[in-house]
Amino acid sequence: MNLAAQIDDLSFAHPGADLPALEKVSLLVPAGESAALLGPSGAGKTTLLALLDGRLRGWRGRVSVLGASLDPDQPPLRRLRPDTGFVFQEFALVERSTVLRNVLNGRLGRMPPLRAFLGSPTARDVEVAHRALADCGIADLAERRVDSLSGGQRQRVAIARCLAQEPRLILADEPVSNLDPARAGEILALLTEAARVRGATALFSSHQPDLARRFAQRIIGIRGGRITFNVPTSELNDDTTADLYREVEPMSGRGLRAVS
Ligand SMILES: Nc1ncnc2c1ncn2[C@@H]1O[C@H](COP(=O)(O)OP(=O)(O)OP(=O)(O)O)[C@@H](O)[C@H]1O
Repeated sequence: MNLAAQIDDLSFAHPGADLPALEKVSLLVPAGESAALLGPSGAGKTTLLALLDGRLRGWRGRVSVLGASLDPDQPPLRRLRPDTGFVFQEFALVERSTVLRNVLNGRLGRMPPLRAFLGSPTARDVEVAHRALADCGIADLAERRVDSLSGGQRQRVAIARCLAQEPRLILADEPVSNLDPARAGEILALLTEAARVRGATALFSSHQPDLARRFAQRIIGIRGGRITFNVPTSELNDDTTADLYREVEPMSGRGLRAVS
């Protein structure tokens, strides 16, 4: 099987935290699929996505992304970084800049360092950025400033910036958390279809199991820092999903106890 990510016996605690955010995680993410990461608040979704994005140090275990091993003590090599794109929950856009400029920022990792420093895109960079805008349905917003946009429009800009990077793996942290159900469906359709057309893998976290099931081919459950299931969407049953969100109450010592 061609894999976008392979994780073996991964554990990680945030600096200063008492408990690990991820514990003995082993996970295979097939390439070319859209997969949703479901789990209650604090389960470890953001931490897992940040780790796959190469932003965390000091973990234990083995992690490989798009065939290259990550080093727990070093950021990924510059030449490999653009292959993984990230859509942040809070968008992380430059508010006072235009939509097109923001989307062109997605090209920076693909430019030679001097060109990136000067912020001087090639004709191809501009062409790729315009295609990403068109694919996200916001070609008409190219010259608008980001601080004049709605939440749904910003989310499209954030996805367009990620697509302009031409990533082979798209990681998205709760990409529809700020949107009403109709808009949320549109954005997930957009994200998963853009990944499919490009032959890329998408892994997105979500608090909305029904939407995730509509748009992801694979559902991964995480709870208390541990993977509880990783199945094709067609094999996921309602009890498994309900179990993931069973209430938990703190035990006197370490860990959490499920409440039936
Ligand atoms: N910077 C940090 N420092 C210390 N602990 C952290 C930090 N970030 C997250 N944690 C802890 O790590 C655990 C996992 O958090 P994480 O944000 O990955 O969960 P999540 O599943 O994304 O939650 P949510 O759905 O609420 O966004 C939680 O116990 C959280 O409190």
